[in-house]
Amino acid sequence: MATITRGMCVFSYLNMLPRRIVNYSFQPQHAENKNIGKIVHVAIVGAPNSGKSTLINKIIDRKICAASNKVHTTTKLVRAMCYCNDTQIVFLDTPGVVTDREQKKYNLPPSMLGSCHKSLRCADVVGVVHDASCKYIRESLHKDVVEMLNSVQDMPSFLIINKVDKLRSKKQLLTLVRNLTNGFIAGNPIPGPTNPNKQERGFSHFSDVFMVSALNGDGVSDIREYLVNNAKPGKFHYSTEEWTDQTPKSVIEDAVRAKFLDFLHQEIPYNLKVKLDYYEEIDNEDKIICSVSVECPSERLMRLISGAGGGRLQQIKSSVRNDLIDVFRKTVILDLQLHVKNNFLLAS
Ligand SMILES: Nc1nc2c(ncn2[C@@H]2O[C@H](COP(=O)(O)OP(=O)(O)OP(=O)(O)O)[C@@H](O)[C@H]2O)c(=O)[nH]1
Repeated sequence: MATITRGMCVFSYLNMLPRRIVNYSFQPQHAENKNIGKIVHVAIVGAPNSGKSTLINKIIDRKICAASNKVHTTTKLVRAMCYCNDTQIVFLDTPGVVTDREQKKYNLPPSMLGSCHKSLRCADVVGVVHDASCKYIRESLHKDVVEMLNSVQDMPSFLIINKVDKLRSKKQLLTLVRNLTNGFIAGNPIPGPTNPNKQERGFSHFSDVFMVSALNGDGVSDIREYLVNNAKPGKFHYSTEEWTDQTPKSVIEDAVRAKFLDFLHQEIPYNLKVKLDYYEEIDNEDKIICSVSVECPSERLMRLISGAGGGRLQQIKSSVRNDLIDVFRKTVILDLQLHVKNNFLLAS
């Protein structure tokens, strides 16, 4: 196995190393290793950018689910697990609800459309994340989310009002809760004045409501506790060493894609193709070496993305590396290259 030294040219070490992916650290263990305790599967659904992935990452204390400041960072169903004493919580992170028009506009995979419904079929309970920070959308639940909840009315559901750190006045939260629950929680009317003429804007069958900031962690432990209390006795579906059902390839590619979404404007990052070219775990050194290439639609865009003197690409690379260290809890050596299809190469 070739090692990489700091000054080594990126092209030479890529040529030296075998182009394959080895030693998946997240692969399922044998069934006999699985513990018996309590287990709960939780589908996390909501509008795009409401903070679903950020919330899951905060609860499990690992950046397994890719998150960014742009909509549609999550493009497929991803499982992320955590363990609280004898309980395994399996989160199903879903893409934000997406219309046919958005799918075309952002060049999104068609599989996204069915992911939320698929997650509901695998879940014991559903958590709806709602963004309280945007005044244009905060007063009602997304209509597709309500439709989805109505299709699984027998499944316990809870509401998570997120981004409360962005609210100037917390007084509006009670009105918000009333609107989003149609004035009912766990079958009980919320005390206080009601407006009988008010149009229904939410879902009447939530069993609980949480007000949180997924970003800074406020209120997040209450959700974890609620889920532990709702878990049922059963065999763990994953071993306690597993944090996700994704392969390292998928985790790394999604982390890179999310970072390009964070750093680049408008629709530019949605048109990039991210590919893991090389991955290797060196167990005795607790180290991961990986190389990722990003295909740009044109040379002009490639230079724009790279930034003056490659500065932006360096920033992206360093930020991805920090996220991957958080995911794998190992030293990460990352190479990140931009290229135009069958053409030019820019290395960070
Ligand atoms: N201020 C604040 N920002 C938050 C909070 N939670 C999430 N965010 C930010 O909201 C943005 C979207 O977060 P994501 O976790 O990617 O949202 P998502 O719902 O998974 O997004 P999609 O992939 O589009 O479905 C990111 O920039 C987060 O940092 C919060 O509690 N407070």
